[in-house]
Amino acid sequence: MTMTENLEPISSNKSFGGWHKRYRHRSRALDCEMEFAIYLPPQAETERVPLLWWLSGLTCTDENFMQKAGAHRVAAELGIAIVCPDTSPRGTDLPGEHDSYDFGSGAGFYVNATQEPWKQHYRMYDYVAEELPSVVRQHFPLNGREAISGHSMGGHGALILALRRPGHYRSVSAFSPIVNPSQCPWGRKAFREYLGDDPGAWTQYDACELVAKGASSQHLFIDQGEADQFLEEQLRPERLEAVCEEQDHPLTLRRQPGYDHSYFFIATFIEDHLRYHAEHLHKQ
Ligand SMILES: N[C@@H](CCC(=O)N[C@@H](CSC=O)C(=O)NCC(=O)O)C(=O)O
Repeated sequence: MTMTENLEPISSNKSFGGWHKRYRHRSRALDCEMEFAIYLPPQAETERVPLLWWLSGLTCTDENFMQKAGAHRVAAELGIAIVCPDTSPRGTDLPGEHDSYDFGSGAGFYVNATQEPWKQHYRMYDYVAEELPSVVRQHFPLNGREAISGHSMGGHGALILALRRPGHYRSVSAFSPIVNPSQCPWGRKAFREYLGDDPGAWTQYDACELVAKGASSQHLFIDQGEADQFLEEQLRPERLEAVCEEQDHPLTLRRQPGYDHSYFFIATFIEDHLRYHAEHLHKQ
């Protein structure tokens, strides 16, 4: 039996003929109250529309992308809904949870934690793969076709979800993703705390490792700014490029001169990503 989930409306704003709406709900996967945002294009008034998942990066909520990326105009033209989940459980106040920008609140890393005290709440993989999709399917006019994208930690989330769920998303793209979290400071810090000391448990959440294992043949479309302040220490797209070449895995990696890690970069190229996803989402 499927239970209908209750959604508490937070806000609603008309945007480019469609609607940007925010909701609160009780998450069973995360055992806390969560907020999320959806953009419904004008076409959703009369028909079921396809859905793009957007996963945000460290320190973000559901609001950063919706307010800064400038995605609504093109999503309205293309008839695509966009859902932005939050980036971690909220309101839990676990010890140390709010002490740093790259771990705990705002930094769920899209994994299911196995370690205390995180494992009761930090199950963002299940939340984004299963629970929130079931909630939005119940409440909004969606046609079942889905794509996924994200930025930085959210780019990592988009890549691992697509690689682990072959055939589920019609397309995947990412901006400045953390492609090899097991081997960079952000990822190692988070994975050690959430998943324990054994790096063997980390590989299921690492895009480079998943491609190396031949997890899926999904084409990966990535934009990376060459002036990104996190490029050398955290992001290292050349590692994904190398493993994709070894495995003959389809990858389009665009290096964009002069662009940094910010939402100015995302806003510049989001139209390309939306049109790429629309091609796959509208294909018969
Ligand atoms: N120290 C900075 C780092 C935070 C930051 O740059 N966050 C990015 C994502 S980084 C990888 O996941 C971001 O999207 N920030 C939100 C925004 O609206 O720009 C800090 O604490 O600011």
